[in-house]
Amino acid sequence: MEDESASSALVTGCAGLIASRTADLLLDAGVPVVGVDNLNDYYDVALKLHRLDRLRSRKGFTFVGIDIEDKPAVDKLFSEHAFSVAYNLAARAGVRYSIENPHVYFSTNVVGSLNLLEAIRRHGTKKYVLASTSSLYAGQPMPFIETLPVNTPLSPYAASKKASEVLAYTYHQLFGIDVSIVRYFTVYGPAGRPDMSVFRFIRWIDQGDPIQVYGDGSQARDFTYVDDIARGTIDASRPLGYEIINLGGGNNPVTLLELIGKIERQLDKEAVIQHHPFHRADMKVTWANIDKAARLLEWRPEVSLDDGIARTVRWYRDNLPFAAKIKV
Ligand SMILES: Cc1cn([C@H]2C[C@H](O)[C@@H](COP(=O)(O)OP(=O)(O)O[C@H]3O[C@H](CO)[C@@H](O)[C@H](O)[C@H]3O)O2)c(=O)[nH]c1=O
Repeated sequence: MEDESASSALVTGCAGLIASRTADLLLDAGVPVVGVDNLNDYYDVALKLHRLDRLRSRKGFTFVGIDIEDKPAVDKLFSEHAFSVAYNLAARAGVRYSIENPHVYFSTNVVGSLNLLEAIRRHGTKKYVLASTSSLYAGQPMPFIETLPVNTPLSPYAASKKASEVLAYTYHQLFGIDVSIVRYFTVYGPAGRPDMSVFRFIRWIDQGDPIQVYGDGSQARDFTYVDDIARGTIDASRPLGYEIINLGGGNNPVTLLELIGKIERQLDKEAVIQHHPFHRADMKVTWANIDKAARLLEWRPEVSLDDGIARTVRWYRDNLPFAAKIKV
């Protein structure tokens, strides 16, 4: 049945933060999207369904509820649709949880990616876009540039992403698949991940609960707004050969304490902070060099952290009481 969807895009992890926005922007551009998600319960499924319900109401969107770890299901998916591009944004993505349960990171991020690459080569899909992470740059000098060696990951999560990157390289070399790997830098935004700092801090400050901070709060991130990331991910679907491209804020990194201050101002409430030991899988600072994204994709982030936090807080408020009930 490789006909009607010859120009459709596959987006894995479509109920996730980044993939759901990527699917949205593709649909806005008139590209039919086949979205795949296994709706696992790593974090509150209600939030995934919230994102998915919105997508399912859109023309041109087809949902397929499978797991990329399920090879027969992936094969069936590719025999029923012809994709012009496969965006592999499905992942186990929590840095700290990967120490507790490392196996699922390798089964999803590596074996799942392998299943996709095999299907891609057998069905002649031209383009593969893989989501990767700034967590790979642990121990490297900043700002992080794509040419740095990334052989010292601090978490099983980062190690699994390195494995999925090099696997994509192998498939590019062996089978000529055109690959773009986008390394994201701490992505936040409306309906963001409840295992991450921005969602949790908004929630805790709004409810007057103490914020749980690992370390002294001086660690810093090059936070990037989800719409910028989704746009850059789609920009990266052009033919490039094999390229790794940072998508990050590209500005001076912002400390957690500064982030907390921004959220306090938006909510007009004061945070109560409880400190815990710094987590050993965490990086102290991330900061992207984004020259390559500008050069190859003409991409630059457009949403400042202040604006992005304002939009995220607005989403939180507009979606109460639902947003207050999401498990964090
Ligand atoms: C959730 C949480 C986090 N933190 C700290 C831990 C980190 O030092 C810092 C930022 O944490 P997060 O917002 O979870 O983001 P980070 O660990 O950088 O990881 C994110 O960014 C990575 C890089 O893009 C992604 O690959 C990961 O999937 C994503 O989870 O905040 C706290 O102090 N308290 C918290 O409750």
